[in-house]
Amino acid sequence: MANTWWELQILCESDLEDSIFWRLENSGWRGTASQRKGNNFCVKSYLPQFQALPQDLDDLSHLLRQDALSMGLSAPVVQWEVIDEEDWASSWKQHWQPQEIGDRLLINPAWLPLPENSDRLILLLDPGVAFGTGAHATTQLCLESLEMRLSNEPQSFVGKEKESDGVVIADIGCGSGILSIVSIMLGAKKAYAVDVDPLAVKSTLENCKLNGVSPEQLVVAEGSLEVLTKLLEQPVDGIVCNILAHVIISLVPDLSAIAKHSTWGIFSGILFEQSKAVIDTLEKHGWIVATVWRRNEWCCINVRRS
Ligand SMILES: C[S@@+](CC[C@H](N)C(=O)[O-])C[C@H]1O[C@@H](n2cnc3c(N)ncnc32)[C@H](O)[C@@H]1O
Repeated sequence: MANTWWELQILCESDLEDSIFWRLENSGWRGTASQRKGNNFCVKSYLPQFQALPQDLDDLSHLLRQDALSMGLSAPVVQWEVIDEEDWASSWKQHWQPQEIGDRLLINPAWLPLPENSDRLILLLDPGVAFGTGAHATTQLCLESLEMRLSNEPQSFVGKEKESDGVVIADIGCGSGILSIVSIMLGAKKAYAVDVDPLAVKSTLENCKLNGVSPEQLVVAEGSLEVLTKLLEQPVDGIVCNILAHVIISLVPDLSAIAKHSTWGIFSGILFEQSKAVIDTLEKHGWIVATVWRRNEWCCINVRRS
């Protein structure tokens, strides 16, 4: 674990927010959250100090300015400083508020009181350094898709082993575990989650405990599709995968190994301009595209096997 972190602060027009999230994710920044400041947004994000030199931050800042100018927006104001580990945890938490998603979900930061009189399913979340607060459009699109896919499942089986039928989910790139845990809350019988980042595995385990999800209900491991394939006893009913387009494209050929004729899939983290390449790859490998949902410049592709 790093002892000191870069704290990046970007003041931008709202239309630039998504492309900033995308750049930060591509460069390994964590805990990204944004807050409205008048007509603008303030995006904050964190990176262990040893992972970047000041020159790298200059380069990132330059790219963000170029993005803004190419979109006809004013250049963002980018600042950074080094902060201690203790300050890091409390710093970004100030910017993250409860959020309603779809028709049935409410994501509540674990350190805030529960809302009174909410009839929504409440997910308590402390993503730590992992991606997945529910604040990003790509996560929201997956959550809304899961709500649709699992709408016929009896719920909620959190903390209880579901006896017989009920769907089994694979979550590739689980981050904070948000999609797997919500799947269980929406009535899935079991979820298998993997992530190449060991901090994501840790965060998923912690969020399972926060929400009373048992290790039998959510199996999490460090790695990617090959690890998941070995963990599974049989093909899954649903696959969720919120990673970037080029990673999804590389995973698709091997997804058949964990799918059966009725399996559905939710693929997100895809910029709209990259959606055709992902759709072409999915179709080439036997998936039928049911819907493409778009939010800002991101899209989420819902597919089925037959
Ligand atoms: C955009 S985050 C999604 C987190 C969470 N599932 C959500 O929807 O908010 C993508 C995650 O995928 C992980 N990841 C990136 N490449 C991967 C790969 N090839 N296999 C598995 N996980 C990967 C990253 O470490 C990161 O935690």
